[in-house]
Amino acid sequence: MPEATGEPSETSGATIRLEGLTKRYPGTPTPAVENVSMEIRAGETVIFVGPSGCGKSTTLKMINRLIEPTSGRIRINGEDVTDIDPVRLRRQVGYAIQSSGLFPHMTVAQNIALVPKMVGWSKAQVASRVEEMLDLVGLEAREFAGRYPRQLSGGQQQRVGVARALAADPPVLLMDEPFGAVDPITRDHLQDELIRLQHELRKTIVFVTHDFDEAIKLGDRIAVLRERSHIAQFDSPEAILTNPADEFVSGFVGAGAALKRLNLTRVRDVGVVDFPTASVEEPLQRIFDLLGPNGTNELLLLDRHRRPYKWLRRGDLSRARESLARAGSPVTHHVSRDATLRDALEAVLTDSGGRVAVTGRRGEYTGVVDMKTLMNSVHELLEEDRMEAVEHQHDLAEERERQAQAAQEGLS
Ligand SMILES: Nc1ncnc2c1ncn2[C@@H]1O[C@H](COP(=O)(O)OP(=O)(O)OP(=O)(O)O)[C@@H](O)[C@H]1O
Repeated sequence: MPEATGEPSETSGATIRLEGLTKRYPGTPTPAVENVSMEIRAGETVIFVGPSGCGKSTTLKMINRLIEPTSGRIRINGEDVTDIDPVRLRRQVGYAIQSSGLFPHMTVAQNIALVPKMVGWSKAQVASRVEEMLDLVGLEAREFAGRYPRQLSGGQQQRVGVARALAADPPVLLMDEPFGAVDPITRDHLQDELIRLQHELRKTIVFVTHDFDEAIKLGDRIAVLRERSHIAQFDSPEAILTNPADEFVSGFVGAGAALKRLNLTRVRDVGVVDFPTASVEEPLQRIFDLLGPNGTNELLLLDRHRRPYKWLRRGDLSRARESLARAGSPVTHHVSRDATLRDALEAVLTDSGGRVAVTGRRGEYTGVVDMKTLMNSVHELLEEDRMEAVEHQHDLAEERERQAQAAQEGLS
């Protein structure tokens, strides 16, 4: 998951090692997954991407043994879990899937309480955990705890699915296309939420998707898989975008790598600048003064909760007279500090003033991002990537040369 500024919490995740994992389904001529080995570090988010049918889900489900491997081993924090009781294993490994997988005849609270109850938490512990989890995924407990899944929107169901997967505080979270079934806007929102959550929780997350943009947005590292889960490249999103290992990977990256790069940087990582503001609660006269000849040309009017409300220009005041009701232009777009630069660029391009307000967790104003800042950041990013790619190539060439020389010395 992309690094955030501020203090990231310590990892509560576990390392996962897959050693020569193979799955051969009965009655099929070729294995669905063949000899996959990889190490996933504690606290990192690894995304499996690849074409349909390449074995992503099968590989994921072998980690919690929903599917039993035909051969190979799985180690979690060094412990070989290939032969332990699968039920015990699944308590250590949260699992969230597409269309949430909630039990329809259970309420939201009962769904979330399932694993904590199973592992023997007390009633009081379970109840407070359910509230905590709902709060974590941004749902009001009083409103949602007693509802049934059918009484929730797709996005809300997905959130409950994530809350349920995290309820017993497992070090590992497996997610199989968890946002595949929701509309693009909700999906975007859920992705942002997951990034925020992961910044707090630092679990080890393995996430399957066939959407490369989603992989770039969420992954610390991406494993691009080809048929039978053979690893085509396993690297950071930046490295895959700027230095795809082969034609298969570049085909997967697709067109517009520079634009995709924008998905890798968040608003909080670029310069969010201050903008003159005033509150609707301030006396009208003070706002007039602020926009007066000795003041600023434009300010952002905030509502009672300090949320962006209107852009007010000096010229707008002639229409204001006794009230600001008809003056200025309402803020139609804002982005959170966790939004990607791509989202910010989209918002800035749609705004006639060429800037967008940035908001905190409760929608409160924290600053603005403008076109100039964005453009500078993008140029810098691409330049850095290019330099890194050149250095990487250089290192590879040197290594090859060293190897060739060593081979020759061995011969002579
Ligand atoms: N229960 C099963 N029995 C037989 N073959 C299966 C079974 N489940 C999956 N397969 C086959 O194994 C291969 C890998 O399937 P898997 O679901 O892991 O792929 P995937 O990469 O997750 O695909 P998608 O992106 O379409 O979900 C496919 O060829 C699939 O047809």
